[in-house]
Amino acid sequence: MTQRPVLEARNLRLHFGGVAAADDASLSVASGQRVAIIGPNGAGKTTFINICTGYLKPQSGSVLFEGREMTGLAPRRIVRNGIARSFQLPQLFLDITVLENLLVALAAREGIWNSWMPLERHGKRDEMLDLLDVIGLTDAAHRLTRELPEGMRKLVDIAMALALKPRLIFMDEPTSGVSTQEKFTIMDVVIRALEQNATTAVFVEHDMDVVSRYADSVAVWSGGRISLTGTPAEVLADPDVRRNVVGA
Ligand SMILES: Nc1ncnc2c1ncn2[C@@H]1O[C@H](COP(=O)(O)OP(=O)(O)OP(=O)(O)O)[C@@H](O)[C@H]1O
Repeated sequence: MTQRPVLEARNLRLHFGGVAAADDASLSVASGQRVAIIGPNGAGKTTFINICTGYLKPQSGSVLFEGREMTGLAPRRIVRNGIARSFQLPQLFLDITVLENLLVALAAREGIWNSWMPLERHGKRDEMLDLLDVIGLTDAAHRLTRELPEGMRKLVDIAMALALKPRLIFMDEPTSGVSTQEKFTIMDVVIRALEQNATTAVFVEHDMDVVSRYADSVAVWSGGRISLTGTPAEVLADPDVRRNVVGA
């Protein structure tokens, strides 16, 4: 029996004036897969994530998660359904600690909007400290987020998404803005966390070494839609991809 995909994005369309940010974009993702989205600047990669996570509404098309319709739902409702995301530019509260950022994320998951303090008192703190341990940020737990270097902020942003216990996570350029060595460090701990919870992942990535090392499959974006899919080896051997994406 064929397993139903976790994510089915079908024929998504979103034009901004004459710009086709999504133009009949479709993608299916199987459970447990790690799918990399690659493509030149402006191809529509972030738009795709924004549509799937409720930050943008498509003009047509649909997003199904585990067979349920997500199209047009508000971001917080999509989170409650089991989809989380991280951002190209980390969306963190800089003047509180790393642990407190995670508690804020958790407050969102639990629907406690007025304060994260009750979570401190209800054992959630230990849950978040465990998560920080998995992603190697134990020593940073009580540091002010503002003081952290960019690579660690990226990890905190991803940890905030993981705190929501998603079954599917979208990560928009999880390794941008950091050194090559740091990229591997970030991805090693992220993949470990994903594997612990059997979380399916879709991530936008510009570094082809990261794609080759961590993706099960690759979707190439071009002009608001997918132009090619395959394994990293297949896709990165394609002459168009070598010319327009790798060499761009
Ligand atoms: N809210 C918006 N209003 C107008 N145009 C937009 C909006 N969001 C995206 N676009 C345009 O849609 C196109 C796709 O943008 P998008 O950010 O999805 O591309 P991308 O592949 O993620 O690019 P990059 O790799 O540079 O992040 C671009 O031409 C962009 O300028």
